[in-house]
Amino acid sequence: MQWHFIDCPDGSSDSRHLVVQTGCKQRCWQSIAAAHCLDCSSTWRLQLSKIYGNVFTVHFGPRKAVVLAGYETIKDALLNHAEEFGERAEIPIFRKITQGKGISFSHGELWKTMRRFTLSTLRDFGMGKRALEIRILEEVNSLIKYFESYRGKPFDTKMILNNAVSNVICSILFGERFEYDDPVFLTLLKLINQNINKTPLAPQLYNFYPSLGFLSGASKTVLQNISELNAFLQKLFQEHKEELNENDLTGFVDAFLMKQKQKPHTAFDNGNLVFTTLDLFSGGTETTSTTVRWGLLLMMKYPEIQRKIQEEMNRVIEPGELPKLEDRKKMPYTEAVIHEIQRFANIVPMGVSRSTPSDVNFRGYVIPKGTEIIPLLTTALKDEAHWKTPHQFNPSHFLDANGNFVRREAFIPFSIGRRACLGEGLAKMELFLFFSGLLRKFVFQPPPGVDKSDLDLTADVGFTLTPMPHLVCAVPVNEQTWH
Ligand code: HEM
Repeated sequence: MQWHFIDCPDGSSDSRHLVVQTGCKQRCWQSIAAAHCLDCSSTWRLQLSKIYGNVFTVHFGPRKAVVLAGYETIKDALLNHAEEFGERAEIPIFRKITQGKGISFSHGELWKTMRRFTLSTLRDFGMGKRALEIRILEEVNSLIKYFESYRGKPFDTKMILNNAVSNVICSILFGERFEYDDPVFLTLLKLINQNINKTPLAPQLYNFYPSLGFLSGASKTVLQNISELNAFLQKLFQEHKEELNENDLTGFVDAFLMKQKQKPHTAFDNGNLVFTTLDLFSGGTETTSTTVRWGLLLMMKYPEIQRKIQEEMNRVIEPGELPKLEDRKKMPYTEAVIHEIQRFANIVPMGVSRSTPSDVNFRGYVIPKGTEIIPLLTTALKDEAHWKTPHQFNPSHFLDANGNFVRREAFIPFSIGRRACLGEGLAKMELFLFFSGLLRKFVFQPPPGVDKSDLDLTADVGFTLTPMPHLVCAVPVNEQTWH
């Protein structure tokens, strides 16, 4: 096996700044892929693509994966060759946990059935509709009350934002939200977090070293955790099963259970209900709440941008009201900032690995059936051919000369193609309503004694790229300024 090292162009000796290629330690590869070093994020790609082109192979121990770099290449593969790159990679630890059930790590016909059902049920329960907007706004209001309780004093937003976003999923699943101190809600979140974050090895390690989880004994803990969570969810579902009424299905769980009843012995079984539910929690919670957290951090860093959003809202939103989805078209600047937050924060830098269901001939390369494919979304979101200042936070990437919002092709944080994010519509609703709702009520400032220049925009690497731990001060916006 060939090991290839490229020094970080800034000459830093910090391991997070190292740019290392093929089969190195997990930390190094993550750093490359995650573009951990903001200054060098595109440089490494340039260096590697200069040597290997935009399609190259990396070796993770005995495992080979093909990397796709740059927007044009990713688009060519995931859209123009949608079927050929349309499977999810087979990751042994996830197979062991999910038994191939659910959406995110399932395959073939089962995946198709679960994805189709979930999308249509999410639509029935309001994805993109007013009913869901009302539920999200209810959550935004609870969050505002929570933020107000700090009276402008510094606090950490991580847990409460996570809880608020989880609660939106809960209300889609069960038809109602939980109070933040409800013991059922707290137990559910504890069990979910223990699976997502608290396993002895981080999930991305399983991704790259699939067998390592088993060797280290970590899989035992993961499997224990999952069976505890499984039992808890089954109990919650059971309560719904007993209340099932065909004409009054209150949420996703009811709709799924009704299918179980109407179509026994099909894919609509308990296992698929549990893992589809968990896919909605795990896909839909940390991603969205992390993006909002990046947003608040960036607003503290760039108060002039924050002020422009608040001025825009003052112009188009009635005094005392929160922004609604219908206001979006009147808020091009806010829209541009939210898009730029997603582009800049780049929270899923490597996408989620795909695989080839059959041999593929792509751009002159023969890629065998079953090869893991890594679409490096970071190389599209920071592609120098598509963005004026790829490494700077610059909302004008999404504005024309007249200040109108403009869509950009290379904006693909939800990925593209067959297995693109299923929750994109919901996530966009949530990002707009949470972010603009919070900015309508508060000015976000660094804690006393911390200058905006001290705020660290370096990402912490986990399943997603998250902001480093930090505190925020949510200072209530003076009502007088709205008149
Ligand atoms: C800012 C928020 C979000 C981001 C950046 C994000 C990003 C992604 C990405 C990059 C993928 C991989 C797609 C691929 O393989 O091409 C994905 C898949 C997925 N996402 Fe999201 N996501 C977000 C929010 C959500 C929400 C709110 C939900 C659920 C309600 C969700 C559910 C899923 C599911 C189920 C998949 C697997 C799809 C499949 O395999 O068919 N995501 N997401």
